[in-house]
Amino acid sequence: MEAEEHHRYAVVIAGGRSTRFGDRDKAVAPLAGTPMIRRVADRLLDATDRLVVNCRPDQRDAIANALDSYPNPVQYAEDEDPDLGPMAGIRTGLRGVEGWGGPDALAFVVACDMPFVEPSLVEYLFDRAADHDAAVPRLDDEWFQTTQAAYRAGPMADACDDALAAGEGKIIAPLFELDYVVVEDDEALEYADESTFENINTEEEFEAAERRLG
Ligand SMILES: Nc1nc2c(ncn2[C@@H]2O[C@H](COP(=O)(O)OP(=O)(O)OP(=O)(O)O)[C@@H](O)[C@H]2O)c(=O)[nH]1
Repeated sequence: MEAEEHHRYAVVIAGGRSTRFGDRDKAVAPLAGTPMIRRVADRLLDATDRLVVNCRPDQRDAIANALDSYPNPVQYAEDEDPDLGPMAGIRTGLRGVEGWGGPDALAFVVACDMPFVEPSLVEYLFDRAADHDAAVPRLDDEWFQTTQAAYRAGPMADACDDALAAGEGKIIAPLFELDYVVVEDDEALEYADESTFENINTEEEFEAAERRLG
């Protein structure tokens, strides 16, 4: 196996329009003084060693500014076709990983609006994904947390392409083509508290998170 494959990649997906948030891009909104995407990236600093950011071309300068001097190497995987949803963002981010580290590279994917993502859970999901294509938390026996999960870059990107080509909107659809491990919430919560899965959609949620951080 090539040494490249031993890198632990992070993918932060940020190509959404933040419509519930209001006029600004939540990815770069300063959360208690630090852009939200930078908070997410900083949480990943020790558990990963390379970062791929998925966003639209028009977001890139502001995001690059937010990630200025990030200690790990950063690459951008821009959406050619914007607004295809989070699954397309995962696909495009993982193609970026594939281009950097090959199809077998493992990546932890997280949404840009999850500022409390827990590094211990990141490490655990990498471990669980080791001999598989993916390790995905499932909450309440029902909800797959596909935007906080570990994936093998090539197989998951291919599965997302297939699902998108089939017009499959459900973000879990690609999983069913893969050898994936489910991490139930009681198992995940041995490594993290529930805030790891919290995502910030509205100004109210943002302000509540600021109060907790402040
Ligand atoms: N690349 C890409 N990423 C997306 C897209 N839609 C959502 N995302 C990302 O997926 C994650 C979860 O999406 P949401 O919480 O719905 O974020 P959002 O779409 O910006 O917000 P709303 O417009 O309020 O739904 C976030 O990290 C978004 O940036 C998209 O069309 N393309």
